[in-house]
Amino acid sequence: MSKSLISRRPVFRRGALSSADNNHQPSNSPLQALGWKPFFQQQLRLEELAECEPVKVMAVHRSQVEVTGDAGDEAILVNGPLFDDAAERPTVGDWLLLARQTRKPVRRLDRSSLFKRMAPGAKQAQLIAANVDNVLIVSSCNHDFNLSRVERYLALVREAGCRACLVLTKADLAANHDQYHEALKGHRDLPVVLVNALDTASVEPLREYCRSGETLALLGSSGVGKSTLLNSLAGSELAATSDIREDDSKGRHTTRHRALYTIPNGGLLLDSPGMRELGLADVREGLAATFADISALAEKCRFADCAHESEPGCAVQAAVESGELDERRLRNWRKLEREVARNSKTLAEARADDRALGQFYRAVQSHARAHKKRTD
Ligand SMILES: Nc1nc2c(ncn2[C@@H]2O[C@H](COP(=O)(O)OP(=O)(O)OP(=O)(O)O)[C@@H](O)[C@H]2O)c(=O)[nH]1
Ligand SMILES: [Zn+2]
Repeated sequence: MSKSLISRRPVFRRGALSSADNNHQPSNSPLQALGWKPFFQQQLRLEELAECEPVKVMAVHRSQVEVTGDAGDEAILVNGPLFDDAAERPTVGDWLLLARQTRKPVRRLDRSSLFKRMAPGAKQAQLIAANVDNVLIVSSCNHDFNLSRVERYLALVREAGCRACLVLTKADLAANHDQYHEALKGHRDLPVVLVNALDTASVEPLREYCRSGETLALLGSSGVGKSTLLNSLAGSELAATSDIREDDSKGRHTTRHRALYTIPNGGLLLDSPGMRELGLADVREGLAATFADISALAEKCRFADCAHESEPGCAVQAAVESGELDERRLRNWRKLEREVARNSKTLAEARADDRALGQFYRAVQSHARAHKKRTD
């Protein structure tokens, strides 16, 4: 398990905005710097405009969330019936509407994107982060470069609903860049940027992914250069961040990671442990989008339930034979499909268990009521 992007070389300040961000130009308001966009504004009803204000969730704890908004930082309780359903609970990056007077959450706004994760052995998908705009999928130009891994990340990013860019680091150490472009030619809609992450000028093309008001996340294996990349993007204006130390119920100090940071002169960076442990929880659509070429071929197979193994009239196998489709890509698609099917099954079982338990409780309650009536 890799550590935080930030822990080793602490350069980022957390969400609280510097005074430089806090000027009065409407295009650079504190809320906009936090990612407030027309998509969220449009969700506000007229009466809410007068009585509520939006705040952004910067960190999530058991029954509280840390939020930032026009009124600054505050901690909000989120344990009411509004948030009983686990899927409704706010996650990092969410926008909540607070009642101005009581400071109580009124509702959560719809998300522009959502990362969730199927933890090993868990029955329910865990929410990782919402409203991330851009994801840099980071790989290096060496043995770490692995197209199947890139496709796995792509499926996750597309399912979440974010914009992706593939960053190939250590370009300065690679003799031949053509092989990477060649390997990626099937992914025409994926921007690819080769960089020397140590060189500020070289990472300049990535700025468009971390402008003020945009939230950025990075995915990639350990050692590919994610921290180096961020340091170069942050430039010289580095400020130290620290983990939060807080007293738990037993009066001990515990250390927690914050999840959203401000990139100096840029947008927000999401760095949560969950992002580094992403699995394929229910990513059917993301997978279909990433392998749209195979889905299109499959529609041309003679049999609707073709497994693309050795069936006659299989357009997928025909494409492999003609060289149109890379066999590795087909193998990876199969593997990811199986993984998704397994995860979806676990989710479906968990939902069925919940339903059965609910039925059991209701039966017990009605039995108890009937019994009480008899004895009254
Ligand atoms: N020459 C060269 N070295 C690089 C480049 N990017 C990263 N490095 C080096 O590679 C090593 C690992 O980089 P990190 O930025 O720590 O990698 P990381 O992805 O953050 O790793 P984790 O924190 O383990 O997830 C460091 O020694 C960097 O200096 C690059 O583009 N060119
Ligand atoms: Zn087929």
